[in-house]
Amino acid sequence: MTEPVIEARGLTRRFGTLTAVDALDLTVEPQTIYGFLGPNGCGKTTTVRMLTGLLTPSAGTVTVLGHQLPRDAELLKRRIGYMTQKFSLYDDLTVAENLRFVAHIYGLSHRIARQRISELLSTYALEPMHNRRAGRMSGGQRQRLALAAATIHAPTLLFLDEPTSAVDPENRRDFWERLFDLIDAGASILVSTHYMDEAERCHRLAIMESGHKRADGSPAELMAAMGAHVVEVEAPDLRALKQQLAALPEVISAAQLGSRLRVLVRDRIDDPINWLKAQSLQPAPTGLDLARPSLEDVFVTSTGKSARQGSSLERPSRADGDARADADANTEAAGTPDDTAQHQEDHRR
Ligand SMILES: Nc1ncnc2c1ncn2[C@@H]1O[C@H](COP(=O)(O)OP(=O)(O)OP(=O)(O)O)[C@@H](O)[C@H]1O
Repeated sequence: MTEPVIEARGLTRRFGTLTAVDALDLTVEPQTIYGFLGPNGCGKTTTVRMLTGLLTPSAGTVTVLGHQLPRDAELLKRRIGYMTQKFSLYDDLTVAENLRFVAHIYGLSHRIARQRISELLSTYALEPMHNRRAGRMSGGQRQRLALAAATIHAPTLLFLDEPTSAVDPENRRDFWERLFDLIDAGASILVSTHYMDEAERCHRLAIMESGHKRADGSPAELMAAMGAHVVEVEAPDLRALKQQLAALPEVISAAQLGSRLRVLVRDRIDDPINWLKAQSLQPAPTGLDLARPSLEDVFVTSTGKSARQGSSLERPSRADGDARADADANTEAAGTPDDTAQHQEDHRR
């Protein structure tokens, strides 16, 4: 069996009294994209910095590409690529100059550097602008240049920290196509994000909250093991209905989506439609339909109050619900953590 490219056990980082990452277990298999999903401050960057050897853990063990960290951090550096949250190239240098500079840092010979730069300019559609200063490029172009730079030394493992926070959905989609090209070519990728649509594209993902891993699995597994039914409710006065629903202990969240409420009902209720009908809601719903879970629903059920009441999502999940989740491959309408924060806020009200 092939060894995991990343294996972390009990990975912990404290900053004074704050535990930014708490006893994290993580396994990333080769040629997969592993997502790290969570809101600002949940510990994504701290984890990535420990996994790249840039930050020493307070506790725990980490092996990356067979190198034990932090001991072998220097050896690891040339085998990984790291694209940080901020655009880390030089605005005053041209596209080609930036790539030459990075090639030099990685110690590539002139011949290899020339060859790689020419390949990367073509792969990332940067040829027509190779003489343009990076500071004058669009968000999507800069992102492509940053990816080209992070892969100039053909790393086996790539770390991407919120790589598309500054690009529009079309460029984000294009960027992800390129990530799958890298996977096809043999690379493995760990990507941190707070976008649900990005997380849904990952082979496997962890949902993080306040330094803790709340869930781990493929998007389909997580959706199948969610522990809640999703019911879409139509009614004349959704705001009034929402408050009544949120007060029921069996309701995890009720969030308005246009002219419907998306209601998460704990799966200890066998028949959520009839159960909702029996709640004497005012006004009475005019429509009640079961819906497929989305990753955002998983996020809501595995974080916040719901998680503290016990989530099953950290355990390997059943395969029997895969069909239910697999059928929902459309990620374009997925929300952001701002939306999920709204979900949770909705629930508290
Ligand atoms: N060097 C540091 N010194 C003190 N506290 C830190 C340091 N680095 C991170 N933290 C704290 O650790 C917590 C986790 O931060 P981290 O940057 O890992 O989160 P994140 O999930 O990457 O957030 P974001 O999406 O905003 O980048 C935060 O509370 C942050 O303030």
